[in-house]
Amino acid sequence: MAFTTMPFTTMPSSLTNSTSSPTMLLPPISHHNNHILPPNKLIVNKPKRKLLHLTVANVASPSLPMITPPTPEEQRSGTTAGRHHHHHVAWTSISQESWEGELQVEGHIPPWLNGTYLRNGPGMWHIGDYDFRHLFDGYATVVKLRLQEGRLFAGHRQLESEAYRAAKKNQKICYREFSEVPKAANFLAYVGELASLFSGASLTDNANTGVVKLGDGRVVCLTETQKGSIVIDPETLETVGKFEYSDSLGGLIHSAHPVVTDKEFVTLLPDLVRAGYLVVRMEPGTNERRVIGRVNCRGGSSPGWVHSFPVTEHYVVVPEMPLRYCAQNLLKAEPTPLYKFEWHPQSKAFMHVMCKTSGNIVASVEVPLFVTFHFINAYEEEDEDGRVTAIIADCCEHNSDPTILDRLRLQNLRSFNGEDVLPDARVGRFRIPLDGSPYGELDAALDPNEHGKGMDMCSINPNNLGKKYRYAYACGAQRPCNFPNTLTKLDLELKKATNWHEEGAVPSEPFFVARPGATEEDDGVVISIVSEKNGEGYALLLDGSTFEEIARAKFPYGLPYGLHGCWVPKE
Ligand SMILES: CC1=C[C@H](O/C=C(C)\C=C\C2=C(C)CCCC2(C)C)OC1=O
Ligand SMILES: CC(/C=C/C=O)=C\C=C\O
Ligand SMILES: [Fe+2]
Repeated sequence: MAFTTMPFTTMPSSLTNSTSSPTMLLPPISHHNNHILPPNKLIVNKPKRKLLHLTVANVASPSLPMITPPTPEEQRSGTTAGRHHHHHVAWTSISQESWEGELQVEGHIPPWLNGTYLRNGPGMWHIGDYDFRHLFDGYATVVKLRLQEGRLFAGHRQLESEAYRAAKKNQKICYREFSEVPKAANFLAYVGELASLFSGASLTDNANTGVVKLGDGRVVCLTETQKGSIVIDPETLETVGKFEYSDSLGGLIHSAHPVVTDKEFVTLLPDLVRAGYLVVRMEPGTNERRVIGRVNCRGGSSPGWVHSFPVTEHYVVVPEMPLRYCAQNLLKAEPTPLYKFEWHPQSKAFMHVMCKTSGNIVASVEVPLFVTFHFINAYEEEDEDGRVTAIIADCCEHNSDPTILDRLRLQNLRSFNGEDVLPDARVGRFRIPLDGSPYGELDAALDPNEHGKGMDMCSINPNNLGKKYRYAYACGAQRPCNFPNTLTKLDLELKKATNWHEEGAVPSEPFFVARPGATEEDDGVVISIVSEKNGEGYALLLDGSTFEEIARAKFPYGLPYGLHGCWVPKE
C-alpha cells in the first residue's frame, strides 16, 4: 500500500534557529515537546524567554510551568499585533508554537475513555505587526487531549503548512487566505498573482478547519482548499507532509467537511466552471478519489458554498445554497461583506439526492432559502411498509441570513459590549420527498428558544451517521451574546434542549464520543475546550446522557477558539 505523503523537507530557519531572527513572528520560545512523564517527573516546556502578553499565572498542576506574566510595560505597549490581551482569549493568537504536558483533572474521567481528541482551528491571527481580520484567516493550531486510564495529557502545536512557513519566513501573508490576500508589489506582480490564482498556486494550504482520522489510521487536517490537506502525527502533532490526491480529478476546492468513516471518505468537489458538484469517494489506504456522480446546479451559474453536506445510509445529499462562490470576489484584493461568496436569493435553493452506489440523482427539489455551515445528520424516512418516502436532513441554519459570515470578523468577536448581536439560528430540518414532487420543506426541528436561538458547531453519535437519530450536541446561545456561548444537548424527539453555560466562557464544538458497547444513543461523553473570560481555559467533559459535568482540567493558559475535532481511539 503506497501512501503518497510528500514530506516537508526544509525546516524554516525561524524554527531551526529560533533566536537569530529579529523579525520573528513569535517570541523565540520553545518549539520542542516534552515526553509525557508521570507528573512528579514532568519536564517542563519552560519558555526560554518571557512570553509577551500572557496574563495567566495560574497553572494546571504544581508540576506544570509557571508562565511569566507580562511586565507592566509589555502590558501597556502591546506592541506585537494579535497578542494584546485586552480581548477575550478565544480571539487572541496562541502565544507559543507548541506545548505539551499533563493536566490535573478535577472530577472523574471514565476508565473506558482511552484515546485522543484532536481539535483544529485558526489559532494564530497575526503575522509580524499585521492583524488578520476574519476568524477563518488564522493559521492552524492543533490541540490534543490524550485520555488514558483517567489521566489527561494535553498539548497544542502550530501546523507547518507552506502558508504558515512562508508567512513566518517573509513576515507577510504569502498565500490567499479566507479573506486576506497577499499585497502585490506592483501591477506586474498583480497580474502574475491572478494567473497563479487560476492555477491554485496562490491559494493557501492553511488547513485550519477540521481534522479527520481516515480508515487507514492517517490523520489529516483539512480546509476548503484541496492543497490544504495535511497529514499530522496524532501523538506529537508534528506535520508529516501534504496529503496528495493521486487521482486526476483536479479542481482547487472541496468541502471542508468530508464524511469520513472507517470504510470511506466521501466529499464534494464544486465545479466553478460548469456550475455543479462532483461527488467522490476514497477508500482507506489509497489517495485516489473516484467519482460517484455529478450534480448540475439548477439555480445559478456558480455553485452554492458547500462547507459541509450530509449522507444517509444509501444517499449523498448535495445542498445548493443561494450563497454562491463568486469568481469576481475571489479576485478582489479587499474582502467584500460576503468574502468569496455572493447571496443570490433569486437563484433559489435546492437539495439534490444522489444514490451512493449508482450515482443516479433520485431527487432534486427546490427548498426555502437557507444558510448553513454545518449539516448535523440525515436519514431515510420510511413508511409502515419500510419504503423510503423522503430524506430528512438537519442543519444549523442561520435563518437564511448570510450576514453571519461577517459577524465572524475578529473585530466583531473582540468587541462584545453586552449588546445582543448574534443573529438567530435554528436546527433547520429539510424534508426531501422521493416521490418526484418538485418542492422540499424546511422547518425548525425544535423551538429555537430551547437553545437561545443560537446554533452551530454540532456533533452526533457517529454510530448514528446517516440513520434515524434522536440526539445532537451543539453550541447554542445564552443572550445577550455575540457568539454561541453554551453547549446544548438537543433531544429531537422530545424537542427539548439541555444547556450548559458559564458566564463569559466560549466553549468550542461539543464532540460526542460513544462508550464502547453502549446501546443507548447518548451513552458516552461530550468533550469541549473552553476559553474563559479571565484568559484561562480548560478541557471539559460532560456526560452525554445527563449533560452534567464529569471532569474538567485547566490548561496552563487559555487557548484560542477552535473549530472541529475527531477522536482517535487507542488501538
Ligand atoms: C473555518 C473555515 C475556513 C475556511 O476557509 C478557508 C479558506 C482558505 C477558504 C477559501 C475559499 C473559499 C471559502 C471559497 C472559494 C475559494 C477559496 C479561496 C478556496 O472556511 C471556513 O469555514
Ligand atoms: C463558528 C462558526 C462556523 C464555523 C465554520 O466552520 C459559526 C458560528 C456561528 O454562530
Ligand atoms: Fe466547519
